[in-house]
Amino acid sequence: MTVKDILDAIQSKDATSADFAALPLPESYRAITVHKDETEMFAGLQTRDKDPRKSIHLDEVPLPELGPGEALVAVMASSVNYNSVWTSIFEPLSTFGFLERYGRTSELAKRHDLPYHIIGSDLAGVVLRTGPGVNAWKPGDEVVAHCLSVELESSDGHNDTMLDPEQRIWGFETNFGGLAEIALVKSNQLMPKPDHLSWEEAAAPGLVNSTAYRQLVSRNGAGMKQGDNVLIWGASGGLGSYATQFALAGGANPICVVSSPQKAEICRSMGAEAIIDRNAEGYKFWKDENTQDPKEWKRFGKRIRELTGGEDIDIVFEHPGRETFGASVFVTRKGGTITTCASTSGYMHEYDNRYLWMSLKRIIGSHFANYREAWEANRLIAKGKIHPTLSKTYSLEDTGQAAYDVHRNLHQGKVGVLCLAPEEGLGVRDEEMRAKHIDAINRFRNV
Ligand SMILES: C/C=C/C(=O)SCCNC(=O)CCNC(=O)[C@H](O)C(C)(C)COP(=O)(O)OP(=O)(O)OC[C@H]1O[C@@H](n2cnc3c(N)ncnc32)[C@H](O)[C@@H]1OP(=O)(O)O
Ligand SMILES: NC(=O)C1=CN([C@@H]2O[C@H](COP(=O)(O)OP(=O)(O)OC[C@H]3O[C@@H](n4cnc5c(N)ncnc54)[C@H](OP(=O)(O)O)[C@@H]3O)[C@@H](O)[C@H]2O)C=CC1
Repeated sequence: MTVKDILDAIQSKDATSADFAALPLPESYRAITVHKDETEMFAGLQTRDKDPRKSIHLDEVPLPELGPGEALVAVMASSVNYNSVWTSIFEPLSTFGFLERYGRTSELAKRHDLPYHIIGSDLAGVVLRTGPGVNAWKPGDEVVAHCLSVELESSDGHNDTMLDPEQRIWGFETNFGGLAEIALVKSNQLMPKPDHLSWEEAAAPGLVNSTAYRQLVSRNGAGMKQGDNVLIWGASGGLGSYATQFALAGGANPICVVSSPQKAEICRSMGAEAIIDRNAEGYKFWKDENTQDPKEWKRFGKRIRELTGGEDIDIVFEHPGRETFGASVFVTRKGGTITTCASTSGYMHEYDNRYLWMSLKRIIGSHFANYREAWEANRLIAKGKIHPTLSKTYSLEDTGQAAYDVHRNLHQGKVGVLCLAPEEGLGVRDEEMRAKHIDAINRFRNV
């Protein structure tokens, strides 16, 4: 039995759930990995010079054992997220530490602590097998997976699955991720695949769409409302391309920051009007490595006021971190919110706290999304209210190049990876709905 037989079953229109359940599973499959014995390979290099093409491998790996509450999924397509870039450059720390720590928690979790890490936190595919106790999904179901892995065993409880003490990001803090021909997930990560999208389009939004939804829309994040001025850094990037859509769809006013005329054009094509090209306008928030320049914060704020008719920012959608955080705090209006989920340019932030406390601003930390938020974000995709921002698709063999492009900021929106899918465009079930949204679905492809 090989993965080719699985693909034949997926592509056969007549295959039933019973047919999928009867398919013998292969003993091994191809997966994108990083290797534990290479974690020092970039020692001494600057972050920018660490090249994911050197650390990312395509290996034949054994099929993991299927445990209670879990599912094995044939992955048709996945996507590259920035967390896979972090894993591949072993920053801010090696993810093998996460696997080792997880492995200590239970007999079942020990499987994850291996000398290789199968990465990837998105997938669209077909359920192959479910473990004991799984009733909601069956072999043959077409699914996407969100990347929240929780144990829900903590007796003191919580009302937000992101607060679980054993909360992990699948494919980053656990093994057997989505950049592979087969993935192992907890079955409660699964959600229905949107019918009007191809495999690679369906796989692309997952992680970033859910994260942007919590960070910007959910009451656990900024709780955006109609009319809010929302400053969106990297507005055509992975997170930003969804934040921009949420702002527009929710009646807010996105102020999109980008770094090229091409990216500005993408934001315009999504419907944004207020756009700042940070390169063209030459903002330099740091005079040197240790000194910020408040004059530059003011110049940036003045430009925002020009674009908003004199108003300041209600919500900053932050993720670049050290380089921009001082400016983000400054330009926020009295009582406004800075919501942050990352620190791409450095995690030791510096800002002038007088502008925070005197103007009663709030900083909110946000991370991925709870089950409900991930579901709501996927539902908006399925209803055609929010669209994938896929710009380019790579083969599994070229995942290293895809991660390199994301690391070097050479990409737009999201980049996809074909895993089992032999070509792009497959898996669409609702052509009529697709036709209605085709321009929006293709928006990022045409740049
Ligand atoms: C969905 C996609 C998401 C993304 O893309 S996010 C971007 C990528 N992700 C990242 O960059 C984050 C990667 N993760 C990390 O960098 C680390 O993961 C953290 C910094 C978040 C945590 O660090 P750690 O070393 O894992 O654990 P500690 O919590 O710092 O624990 C160290 C020791 O400190 C103790 N400690 C923790 N809190 C307290 C406290 N409040 N008072 C006293 N001690 C504390 C602990 O117990 C422990 O101790 P003991 O070393 O002895 O075991
Ligand atoms: N906590 C969580 O749950 C999540 C965290 N993340 C993290 O968020 C970060 C961004 O992820 P994602 O959006 O997918 O990545 P992308 O690279 O797709 O997009 C980020 C965009 O941010 C802009 N940017 C990058 N560096 C800077 C800088 N120094 N100053 C200003 N703008 C900058 C760039 O846009 P431009 O050049 O046009 O300005 C870039 O395209 C990563 O660190 C990632 O790990 C991502 C998802 C979930």
